[in-house]
Amino acid sequence: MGTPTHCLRAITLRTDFSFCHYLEPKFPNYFFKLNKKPFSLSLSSSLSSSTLSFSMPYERELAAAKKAATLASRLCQKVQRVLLQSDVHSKSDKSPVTVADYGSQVLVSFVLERELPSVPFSIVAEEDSGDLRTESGQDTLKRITDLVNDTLANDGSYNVSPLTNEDVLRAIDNGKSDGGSVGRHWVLDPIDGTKGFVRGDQYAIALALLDEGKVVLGVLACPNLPPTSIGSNQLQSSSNGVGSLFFAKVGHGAYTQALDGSTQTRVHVTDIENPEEASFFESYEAAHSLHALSSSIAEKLGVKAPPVRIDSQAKYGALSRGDGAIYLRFPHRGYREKIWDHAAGCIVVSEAGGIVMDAAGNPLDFSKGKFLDVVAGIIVTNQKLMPSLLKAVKEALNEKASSL
Ligand SMILES: Nc1ncnc2c1ncn2[C@@H]1O[C@H](COP(=O)(O)O)[C@@H](O)[C@H]1OP(=O)(O)O
Ligand SMILES: [Mg+2]
Ligand SMILES: [Mg+2]
Ligand SMILES: [Mg+2]
Repeated sequence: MGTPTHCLRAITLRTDFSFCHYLEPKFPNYFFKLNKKPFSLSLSSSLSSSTLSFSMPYERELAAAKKAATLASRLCQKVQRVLLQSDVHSKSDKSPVTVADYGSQVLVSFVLERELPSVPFSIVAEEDSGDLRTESGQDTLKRITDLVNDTLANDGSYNVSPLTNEDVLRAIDNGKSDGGSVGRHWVLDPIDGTKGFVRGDQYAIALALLDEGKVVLGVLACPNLPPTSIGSNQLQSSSNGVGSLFFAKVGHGAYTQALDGSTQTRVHVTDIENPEEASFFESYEAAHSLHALSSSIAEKLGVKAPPVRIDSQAKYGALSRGDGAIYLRFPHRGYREKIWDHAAGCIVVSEAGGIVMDAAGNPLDFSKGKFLDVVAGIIVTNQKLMPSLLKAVKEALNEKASSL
């Protein structure tokens, strides 16, 4: 509920109340600016009660997203524990995708729909149900359905009858939205870093919300990232299996807590100014990012420490709490970045005081559909290091171009 200032403002707003009532079925939430911070005004569904209630924007959405990502990580942790080579299922693009990818997408879609029933629902997600609708996909589909039902039963928060195969296919296909600059769209990578997942290393469940093309909240569940700093060069999977959850809401900072639900703490990117003291993250997979280009940039900057190679958006999470200072990602020619690979990580790092840009210094634009068109690559660091990082990137790219 609101503070006295909120209440005063509420009285002022009552003059417009009949107008709001008129609009209510179409627009259940209204957004205003109070002391320069946006807040939402929710109207009760009963027109006769004339009740106004206040909530900080995106609070319910953030709670739902945390719940969804946490439940999905339980499913992924279970699969990773018993992962056999036979769980890897070949998609037409030949990238490995597991029962856990689909299961995670189903759970996130299920939880968001249940937790936020009254709002229009749109998700831009990585997986689709095509392969699972074929004859040869039926075994996999049954395993996904069983896995999702097991996870829901163990959690016990939802008193629903077990999902059918059809429910599962429908939940996966909720993710078919195109996103864009109008309205709200969830953005989901059900397992980011599939290769790390299959190897038993780092991966993330990455969920963000776009509102009018801007990322307004993000949650990164990193089941194998220890809740304490990994420091440079000492990356190990979480030994106790707890993992880390990172989350951020626009204008409200970034936070972390252990995936088992311990107290949350605010995170900040490192305040290192001297590049010699900086360490940098990059993809574990050389096929995902040009390691030689990153090395050349690091050398120009004077970075002394060798790169810390981690799969997935766990890199954004680790950077947001100061485990490293720079993240460099330069995909091979022809690869187009997708919004689900960066939306959650981008808001977590930005709210922790960092900056995420493309190699030309442009902010990332998530409003153009599922693709993220960037110049050359993505660079992430703190405010102080960004100017020298951009300069080093520019020089390294010029050298690379002239050597071709
Ligand atoms: N050829 C590729 N180049 C760059 N990134 C890729 C490529 N293929 C898949 N990816 C995606 O890039 C991310 C991997 O980043 P990282 O190297 O940092 O782990 C993942 O989201 C992965 O998708 P997926 O979500 O299917 O794992
Ligand atoms: Mg991904
Ligand atoms: Mg993925
Ligand atoms: Mg994939």
